[in-house]
Amino acid sequence: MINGEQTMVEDELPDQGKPMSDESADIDIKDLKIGDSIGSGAYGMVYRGTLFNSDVAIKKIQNEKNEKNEFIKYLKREVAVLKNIQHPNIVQFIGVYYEPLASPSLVNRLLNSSSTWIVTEYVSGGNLHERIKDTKKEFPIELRIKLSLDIALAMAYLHSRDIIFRDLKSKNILIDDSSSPIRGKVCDFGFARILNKKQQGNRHLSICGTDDFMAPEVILGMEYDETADIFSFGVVLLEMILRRKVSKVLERGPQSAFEIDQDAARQLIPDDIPILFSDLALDCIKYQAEERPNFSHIIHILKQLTSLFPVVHTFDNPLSPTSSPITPRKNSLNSPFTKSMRMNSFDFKLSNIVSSTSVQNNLKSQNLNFTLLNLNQLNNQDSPSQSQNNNNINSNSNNNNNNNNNNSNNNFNNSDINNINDCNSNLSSSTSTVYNDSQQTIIDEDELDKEDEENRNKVNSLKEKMMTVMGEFDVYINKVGKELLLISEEDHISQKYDECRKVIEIKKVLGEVIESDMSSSQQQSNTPRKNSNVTNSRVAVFLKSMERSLTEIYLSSDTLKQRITKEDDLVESLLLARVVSKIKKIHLSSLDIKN
Ligand SMILES: Nc1ncnc2c1ncn2[C@@H]1O[C@H](COP(=O)(O)OP(=O)(O)OP(=O)(O)O)[C@@H](O)[C@H]1O
Repeated sequence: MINGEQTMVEDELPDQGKPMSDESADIDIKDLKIGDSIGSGAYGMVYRGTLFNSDVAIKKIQNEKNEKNEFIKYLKREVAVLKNIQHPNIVQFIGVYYEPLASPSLVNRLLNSSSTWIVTEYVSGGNLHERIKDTKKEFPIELRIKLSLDIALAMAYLHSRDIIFRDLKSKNILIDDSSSPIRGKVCDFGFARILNKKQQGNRHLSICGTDDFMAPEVILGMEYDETADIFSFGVVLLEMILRRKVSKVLERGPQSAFEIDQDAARQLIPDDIPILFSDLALDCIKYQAEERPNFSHIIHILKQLTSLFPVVHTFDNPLSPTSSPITPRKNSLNSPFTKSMRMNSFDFKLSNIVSSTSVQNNLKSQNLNFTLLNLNQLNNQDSPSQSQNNNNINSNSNNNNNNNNNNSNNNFNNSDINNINDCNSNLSSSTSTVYNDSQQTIIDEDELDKEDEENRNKVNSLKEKMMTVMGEFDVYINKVGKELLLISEEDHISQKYDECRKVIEIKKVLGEVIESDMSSSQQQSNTPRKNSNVTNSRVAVFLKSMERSLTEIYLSSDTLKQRITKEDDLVESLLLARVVSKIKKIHLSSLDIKN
């Protein structure tokens, strides 16, 4: 096994020895303030600081401590690459400053400086390595997938610009927790290399990077290309999956030509990791470079995974300047309109649910006939006979409201209904002003009157609907709430639904991948090279992993199998389960209030 962190041998640089261009030294030291140290690497210390009061990170590289050739190359690469790239998932370069020697004597400014400071944006939130190591802290799968996608996007960008990163490792991924959602950013371009596309075939490049993450062909000093980054990416994924240093649990050495044993790796993968994700990691660390997927394929898979496991609000930073505008406008939460909208949306959901016959049957079987009756009437409110019914029920519900005036639930309902009344009367008074003015003037305004009249009617009908539902709902809650507390199935149904959704999504992914691979192999049909094999084998690998996922999910539950063919029923059951759960919560909270 290879020891030591980083290895590097001579690597040709066409402009080696030339001084750095003036434009790269664009930081004026007067504007820069250096704060605490935040980390250290093989080439120097990293400090937090400010530039014009904005947070920055300053990487100070001590010239004297480094072998000149090696150091110049490292520094030139980092500055050259950083200056020319801009990507949301790559740490933004700001500038460079050369600290002068006390007694300068050399011509070359770089060698004449005691240290070189590379200034980049400051990324709060630490690096991925720390996050993986800190096993006391939760690291949700959604976030692991999101960060993987961020890294893949950065790497795809670099590869599209013919840059091989060559030192992809978890320490070089910074976590920006000030953005919403949290974002991964690649940093440290000291080993990055711009490929010369004019040269045919793979170049014999230098050995560099960090052993644990290095592709076998790099360790063995063979020819390599951007697929070496894909191997390192795979090790980063595996490290996120295992939450362990990969080399600690999967030793690899010269006896196996530095291959990572796929079977041994698979054994270590925890059960709660999505197979699609773990298979992606294992594909990336394939020994044969041409069998590894490319970043566009990796991004495709990770995007599907992010839609299955979206990053939820808990990871969002509400302080982030990029977070969604969730802050309500002043007083908006208390406005009668907001309240009526909230009530409307609840009403809408309930009436949607009961429009299905099978849910009605379910509800009936659980003595929920009451709500159905009224909600169906709401659904059919446009028919005259139904609206008559509504009126009858409305008067009943008013009675109920009156009867329950001391009830806390009722207070809530009545106050909300009052808000609608307020909103209605506001509307009425404003519209009546329009009406008074219109009497004296032009014919067009008759139409305005009509519109106002319609609006008033709409508000009135909404009010009636709300009163009907809320009044009866209150009675209902008191009557059957206790029975609902005994129902314990809803979580089970929701869980089954989620499983079913995953199967459907996976089927979709499978379809898309085959389609895209088929179309790309059609495009490549004139060039029957190893690529088409790669495509085919990629489809085969994907199919294999899909097959396994599907088999596992199908076998896991017979009920699920039946439900997949009856997806509609399942959705209805889920909606019912959610209604039951909601009603139980309302009932419980009303009990709390009473106590
Ligand atoms: N822009 C930045 N914002 C915040 N922290 C940073 C920034 N750049 C680097 N750091 C912190 O400083 C540490 C050291 O960074 P650096 O790039 O010098 O070294 P390294 O990648 O850890 O090691 P090596 O250079 O030996 O590969 C990083 O791991 C990170 O925690």
